[in-house]
Amino acid sequence: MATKTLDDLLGEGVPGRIVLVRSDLNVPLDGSTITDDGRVRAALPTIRRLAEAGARVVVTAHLGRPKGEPDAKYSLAPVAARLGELLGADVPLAADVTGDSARQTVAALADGGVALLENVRFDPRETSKDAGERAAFAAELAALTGSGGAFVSDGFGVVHRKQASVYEVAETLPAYAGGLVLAELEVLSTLTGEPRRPYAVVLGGSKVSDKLAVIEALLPKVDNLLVGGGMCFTFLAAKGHAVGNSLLESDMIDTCKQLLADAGDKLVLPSDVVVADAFSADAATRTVAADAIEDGWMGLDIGPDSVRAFAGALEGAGTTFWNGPMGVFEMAPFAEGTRGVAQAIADSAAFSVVGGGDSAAAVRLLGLPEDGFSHISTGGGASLEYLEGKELPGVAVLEEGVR
Ligand SMILES: Nc1ncnc2c1ncn2[C@@H]1O[C@H](COP(=O)(O)OP(=O)(O)O)[C@@H](O)[C@H]1O
Ligand SMILES: O=C(OP(=O)(O)O)[C@H](O)COP(=O)(O)O
Repeated sequence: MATKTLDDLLGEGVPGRIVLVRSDLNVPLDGSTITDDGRVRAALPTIRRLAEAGARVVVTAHLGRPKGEPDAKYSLAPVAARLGELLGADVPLAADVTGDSARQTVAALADGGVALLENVRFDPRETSKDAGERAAFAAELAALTGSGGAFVSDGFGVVHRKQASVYEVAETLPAYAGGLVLAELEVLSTLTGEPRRPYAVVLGGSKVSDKLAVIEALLPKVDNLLVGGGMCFTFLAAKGHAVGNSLLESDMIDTCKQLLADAGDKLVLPSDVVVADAFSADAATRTVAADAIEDGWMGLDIGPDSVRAFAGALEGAGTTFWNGPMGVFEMAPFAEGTRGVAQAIADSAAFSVVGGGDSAAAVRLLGLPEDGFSHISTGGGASLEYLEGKELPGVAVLEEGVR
């Protein structure tokens, strides 16, 4: 089924029209400082093309996982400022999502102007499990565009989320796929056909329950699955090891036991880990065997033996997909696992894709060569679900005939 694209919308003509763009601007922050603006940069081409064509561009996005109410910690203010710097024009930030401030901000836009709505997850209806609530919120978002409005879905990192600003809004307004979503899907599609073998997948990060669910579907497709980061401790617990204060999803232990049994040698866990007595850059640290984590200690990185083993598997890979840092790379004592694994991927001749906000940020923040990777994707969970063969709701809803 055909999907209308940004080019189609530009062909129809946009001057004076209000176009709602869903971007993924979920950037890593240190206080109010953006530590990596990769997602803002990736969102620019679509926003710029619309603005240059004379549209009034209203960008909607989330930041982090606030609890469905305004929370200054998750304000998009730093993102509006950065977007303005990169565009070379002021980007006003509405103080709410669909309220008076949003309406006034949109009304004040001139042709070619760009505005940002406040964090869309400040409204509980964005992520509600109730489709009716999401539809009501999407209708409010759509109403901001008046007559002649359109929606461009460009937030690849969120197309796996059935959320109001991604899904229901595309059912409400004439909807178009943005350039970033199309480009990401094109690269990822090369991994789903006949990937060059061996095909290695490296998983880490902290969104453990989300990503454990993906492993079952990925196992039959890959030759090696290397698991580090916050993910590995539920597996270590499933093997009967103590994990101290490490990240643990206790209700997934049985799932992990089953996965270990099914996976055999394919699934590789770290043999050693860097543990700390606190979640802090100046905590006391030790490197211990993965089956010897003591009470009161938490695993915050994979150890050097594990890096060597993972690197060995990655060296000869034909295709590599990596999502999720191997440790808390934002703190120097826990960055070496991520650095070592990323370097091994960059050094190998494999077709390599790294996906995820933090994984892509890690590549840049740790100073690794970006050209060592065939593709750096803005979406981690979205890429994984695509590779798993799952339908991405935010993409499916754009297909004509679905609406
Ligand atoms: N052992 C660990 N314990 C706690 N957090 C971890 C651990 N390893 C990695 N992390 C954290 O995981 C976060 C990234 O996870 P995630 O969002 O799943 O990755 P991505 O954004 O690349 O998809 C990073 O902020 C990193 O500090
Ligand atoms: O950071 C994101 O995903 P990722 O960590 O899987 O790359 C996206 O912005 C989606 O965020 P969410 O996982 O809170 O829905």
